Amino acid sequence: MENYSPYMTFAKEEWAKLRFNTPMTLTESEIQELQGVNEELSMDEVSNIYLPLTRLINLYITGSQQLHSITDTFFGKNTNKVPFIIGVAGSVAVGKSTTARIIKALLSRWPNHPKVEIITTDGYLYPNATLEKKGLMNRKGFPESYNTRALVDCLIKLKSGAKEVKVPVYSHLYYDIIPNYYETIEQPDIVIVEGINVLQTPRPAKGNLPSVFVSDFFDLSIYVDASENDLLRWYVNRFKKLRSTAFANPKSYFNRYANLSDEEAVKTATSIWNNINSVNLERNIEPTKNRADIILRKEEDHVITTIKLRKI
Ligand SMILES: Nc1ncnc2c1ncn2[C@@H]1O[C@H](COP(=O)(O)OP(=O)(O)OP(=O)(O)O)[C@@H](O)[C@H]1O
Ligand SMILES: CC(C)(CO)[C@@H](O)C(=O)NCCC(=O)O
Repeated sequence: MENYSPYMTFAKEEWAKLRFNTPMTLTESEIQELQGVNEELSMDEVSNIYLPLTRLINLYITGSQQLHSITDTFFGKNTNKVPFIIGVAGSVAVGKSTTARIIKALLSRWPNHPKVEIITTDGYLYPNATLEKKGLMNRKGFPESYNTRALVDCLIKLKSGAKEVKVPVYSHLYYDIIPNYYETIEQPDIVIVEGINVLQTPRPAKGNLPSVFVSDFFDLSIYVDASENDLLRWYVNRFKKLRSTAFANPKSYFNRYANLSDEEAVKTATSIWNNINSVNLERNIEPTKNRADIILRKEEDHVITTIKLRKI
């Protein structure tokens, strides 16, 4: 019997052919900008995977802008310009922020939507003081550790064409929200909302069905996927690197880890992974994968090997 799936699946070689005649060359300064995003990022990966991906996203955005102008014609007046919103989901350490930054750099090149902003849902974690009170310090990243209402309010403002929206900021150095500090977003053309929780649908409290989800505001959603073996290896490698960078800063919450030996670092990172991030992945993140419009499957070295695209 034929197997039905809501997705079309492309191997990376087939996907690379979907560039067609879009200029796929990058200027020297664009290459430099992308290398600044992540020094390990391969430029072949950018040309073969991310350029076709952003070509597709650009077509979607053009379609949405045309729909907007049709609505203006219908009303006989100009309505507020609202941003196209893209959600990027996936496990801790899968590369969501890197993916968001690559997409931002590439989408900014198109003349019809040069202003792209990124919102990280880390900023909507409750401050440590609140998490401690609620007994959630070992549940950072779980649905209950976020102020999802505040995130939804931010998305409502953006989709209402607000002139400016203030976004709270999380510091990985302090492992906490920065008190009384906000970044201001002013009428962008595109917003990329990146975080492990962006495709989650909260469990309703009895008799009180939630009316809006974060993903209701997305025009497009992407899930970055990888096997847990790869994720754990990337998490441990990042942890080992952080010993000589962020952890070495005396102000770092994890300064006590700066002098761990390789063996101790692997043990500590693996234990954090197993006790927190792996449980969260299995219970709360992975189950949201099939809600995404696009699934990017990565294998070793962050190479994207398969692209799944939801049939319209
Ligand atoms: N496309 C890529 N090519 C090479 N290395 C990558 C790529 N994407 C991510 N990495 C590496 O993988 C690790 C995790 O990436 P990143 O910080 O982007 O993940 P994340 O999903 O945003 O993580 P978190 O949820 O913990 O904030 C980093 O060490 C990063 O350098
Ligand atoms: C901030 C989150 C939740 C998500 O980015 C994550 O990076 C995190 O801190 N998880 C908690 C366990 C850990 O320290 O890895």
